[in-house]
Amino acid sequence: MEAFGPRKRRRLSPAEEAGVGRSEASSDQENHSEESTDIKLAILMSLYPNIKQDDILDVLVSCEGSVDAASSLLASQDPAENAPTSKKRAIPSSSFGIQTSLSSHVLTKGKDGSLVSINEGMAGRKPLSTKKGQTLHLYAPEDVAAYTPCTIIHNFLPPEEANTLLVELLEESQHFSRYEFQLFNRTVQSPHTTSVYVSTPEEYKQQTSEYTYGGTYRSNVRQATPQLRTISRKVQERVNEEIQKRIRDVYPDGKKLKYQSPKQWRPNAAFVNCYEGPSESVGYHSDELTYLGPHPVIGSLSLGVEREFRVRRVVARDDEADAEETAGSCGKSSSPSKEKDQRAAARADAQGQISIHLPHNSLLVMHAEMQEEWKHAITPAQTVSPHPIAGNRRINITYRWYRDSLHPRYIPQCRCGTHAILRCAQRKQETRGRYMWMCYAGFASGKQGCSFFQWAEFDDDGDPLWDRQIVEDVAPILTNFSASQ
Ligand SMILES: O=C(O)CCC(=O)C(=O)O
Ligand SMILES: [Fe+2]
Repeated sequence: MEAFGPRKRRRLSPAEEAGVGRSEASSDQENHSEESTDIKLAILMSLYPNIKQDDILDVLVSCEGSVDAASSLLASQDPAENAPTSKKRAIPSSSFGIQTSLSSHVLTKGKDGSLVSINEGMAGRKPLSTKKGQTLHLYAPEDVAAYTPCTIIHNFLPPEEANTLLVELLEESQHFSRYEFQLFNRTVQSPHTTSVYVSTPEEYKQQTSEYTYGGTYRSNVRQATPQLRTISRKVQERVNEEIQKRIRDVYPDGKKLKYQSPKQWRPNAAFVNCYEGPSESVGYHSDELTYLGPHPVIGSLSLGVEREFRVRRVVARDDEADAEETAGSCGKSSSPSKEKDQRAAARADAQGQISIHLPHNSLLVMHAEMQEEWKHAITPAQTVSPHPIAGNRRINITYRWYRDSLHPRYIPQCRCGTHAILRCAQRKQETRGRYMWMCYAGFASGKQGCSFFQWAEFDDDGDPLWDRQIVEDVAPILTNFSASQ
């Protein structure tokens, strides 16, 4: 595999002119640079065949996904690069340690009233001590709830029901495909297979011609199977219970978050993913908000082989205090770009990452604070323990609630012919937490972007405040899975 060269300088986009910055806008969503962790990993593995995959991944994460920075660090570790004069230099264990589960504490309020790091502690609780470059492995549901924006329910379905669903979806997975996305001017394929499920044939049509994913229309859409729908009722009930628990026990003043919907969560679309073998994965990303709206909740059911779900907080770019403190964890040169890389590495590294183990028949609820403030990934594993039904495959279903008010026909059109997509600014202090509509076509395979940009406005319940009047009854809406049974 070829190595990638440095990216070319390009003209400022309207987003950058608005003070958001393209890297902010583009690095935080699925299908683009974050989801290319696997590609980057593959590149680095081809460059450093003597270094273990896990170690390369850790370096890449500690370098915040920068192939250049990771490569310079790895070069200094590679026995081949240093031979014959130097001995193999192992990657320092202090940088890539493993921590085990700790006792709990919960989310708290920041100075401005917003949610801040759940690991900044509540009275009487110990702060979470994930360290730079380290992975904290969590197994116990109370630890997952305390340290991450998720809750996990083990043995969610009666065993027979979970197995029936697994068998049905393994059969379905023959029809799954890899989606394509654009990375550094080349088209790459997702490192796992997938399909979208909706309730009715009409919705199938809409999904392939109106809804987009990663800036392009989905070709792989299927109608929900009977078992997928039956189970969605249980997922719906449990997710709604967990949302209420989270609001009551964790959120400031026991109130829902600003922009979170106060309505019942009613899933009407599901993404089903299949990961075959240990190396299939999905890179660090936040889920696209376009149809889910701000602060969405996602119910994620895992079946078959157990895999690790990793999460890490998005650290503001201008959190320089943190960065300065920990700079030097990656790269050595003092050239301006290396310094930038060092700071980026320090930021990504500042709090380490958390690994949640997802066994067969576990339901993970990604709560409302997840997509805007955290990123998640299924990282490649060295080995998997075979599952009696699934062999080396893992099936994952993410149940999603596409909001009626965010039907494609309402969404601002960009000049490329499709509609814009919704993103949340994550990194710059001045714009952090603001939503924006922007063109995604530039990141979709074979398309050039038009650089459309517009700030997105929502009411406190996360319904969009459109400039123009919406005629409610002309838009067909997706049917809730339970309602369609
Ligand atoms: O497989 C998983 O558990 C996560 C999948 C995911 O993040 C996604 O489909 O967006
Ligand atoms: Fe995701």
